[in-house]
Amino acid sequence: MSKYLVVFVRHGESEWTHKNLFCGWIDSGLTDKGREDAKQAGVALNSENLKFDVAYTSILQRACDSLDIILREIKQPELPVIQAWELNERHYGALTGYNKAEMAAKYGNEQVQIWRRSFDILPPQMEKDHSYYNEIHNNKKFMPIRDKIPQAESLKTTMLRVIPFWNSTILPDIKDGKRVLVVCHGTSLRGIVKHIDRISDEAIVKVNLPTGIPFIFEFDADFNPVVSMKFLSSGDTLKEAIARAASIGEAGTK
Ligand SMILES: O=C(O)[C@H](O)COP(=O)(O)O
Repeated sequence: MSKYLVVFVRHGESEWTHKNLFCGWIDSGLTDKGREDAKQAGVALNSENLKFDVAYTSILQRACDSLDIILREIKQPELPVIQAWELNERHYGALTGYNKAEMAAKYGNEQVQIWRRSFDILPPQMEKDHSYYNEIHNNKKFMPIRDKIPQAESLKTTMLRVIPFWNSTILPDIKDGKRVLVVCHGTSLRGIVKHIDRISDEAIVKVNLPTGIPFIFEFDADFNPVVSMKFLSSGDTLKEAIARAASIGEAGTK
């Protein structure tokens, strides 16, 4: 029987996702579609009458803004919110700012999918002369964690910051019986899902999380998952959203 519940949402479409650029730690805002994605996530939560005691998000704008929109839609704008850098998107290293389809044309689809989805292969590192180095390193939000800004992250190294935060901070809230909402990013969420469901390093390669569609985990008293990744959407809408998240997209837009 279910005793605990947590709901996850990947933020809505960002400006950089729309342009099909590797984004990572660039603090891209939401597009109009991204704001609508977040609103629809709230509508889906309302349809299940889900209310929360606390919400977690990253320190990146696209996740914080998605959470704000969701909280307004579910009429909980005053909900306590914890913003944590540990929930940030993976740092995409030297790939940051490059168009995914153009990189696929140059290096091949297979190589780009290895960079995007492999468990432990790091993208090339972002060095100081990279055109987006200063934008990331001068972002005031990152000042308190300046010495922790990575040069590149794989899913494996992203999990080295996400999972300790999950275990030390989010999980105790869930175990206290709080209803927890987590709004963050494709890779930080894939890390949490991999951890909870003990998905193998090989199988996680195929897991793609759609933007703006809430998904639920329920746990029994011993904290074994009894409901895993139950999406609040179904059929073609869900399939299309997952296919979009998996796709390398086209040069220009995704
Ligand atoms: O950082 C990014 O570019 C996106 O948030 C995730 O992109 P991906 O699906 O290519 O990992």
